[in-house]
Amino acid sequence: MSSYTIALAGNPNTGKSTLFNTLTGLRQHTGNWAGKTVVMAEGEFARGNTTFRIIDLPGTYSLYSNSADEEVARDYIVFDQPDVTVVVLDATSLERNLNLALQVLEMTSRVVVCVNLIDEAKRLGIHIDLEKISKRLGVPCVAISARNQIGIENLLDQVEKVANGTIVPTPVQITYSDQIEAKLVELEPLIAKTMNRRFPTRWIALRLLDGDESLLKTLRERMQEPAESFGEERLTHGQTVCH
Ligand SMILES: Nc1nc2c(ncn2[C@@H]2O[C@H](COP(=O)(O)OP(=O)(O)OP(=O)(O)O)[C@@H](O)[C@H]2O)c(=O)[nH]1
Ligand SMILES: [Mg+2]
Repeated sequence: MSSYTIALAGNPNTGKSTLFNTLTGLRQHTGNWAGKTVVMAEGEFARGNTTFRIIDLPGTYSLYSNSADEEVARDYIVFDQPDVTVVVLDATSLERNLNLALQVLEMTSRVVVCVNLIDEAKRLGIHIDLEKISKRLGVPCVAISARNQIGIENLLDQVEKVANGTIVPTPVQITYSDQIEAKLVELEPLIAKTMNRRFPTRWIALRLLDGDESLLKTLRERMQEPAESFGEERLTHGQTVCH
């Protein structure tokens, strides 16, 4: 029997809690306005021989330190390290939503991109090229309608494959200006050495360059915690290209 922890991340109002309710049978608050989920909710369900623990994160437009919501979502992904982070996107505003997906890809490679509200996109005549998104981002990309329970099995198949290592995503890496990249080359080995690769080094280096004080404080606290559950391979990008 395998057991995996899956986090649902995404912009406000993309249907994370609706998906959470569909999966767990619980009744998280949902509705057509942003910012309903303010604390993390947790639920569980079994599928075949696998147990999934689902974490419904607050919706955020970014994952820096602009608000308590952002910090909760950011800290969970970076420090608690769920087996898979599902980034839930609104199919009708992909351009805005993909920004957050890119931020998550800097934090972890174990990601499945989930395009929700596909029913609404169809109604509006929006066609979404899932294969192209998946190739460009380097992670699996699926379409669902959480409210109508469409595409859920396919989503769970992809999530399980990323969780058990059948699929090893190779996330696209954003290249910054020469000046920033030069600083990253200096910083990353130092961070890797100090933290023994427990946390995503490039992402931490970028935040340090941002001068993110709140992150520094959290880092100090988290570094006091025992490290036994953090395998080095968890942060190493695999060789298999995602299909
Ligand atoms: N048409 C359609 N609407 C959906 C679907 N999934 C969710 N919704 C609606 O989208 C709205 C937002 O859903 P929520 O589940 O509350 O979104 P959320 O991402 O948890 O929002 P926050 O907690 O504020 O971040 C609700 O009105 C849902 O009924 C879907 O597949 N299709
Ligand atoms: Mg919610």
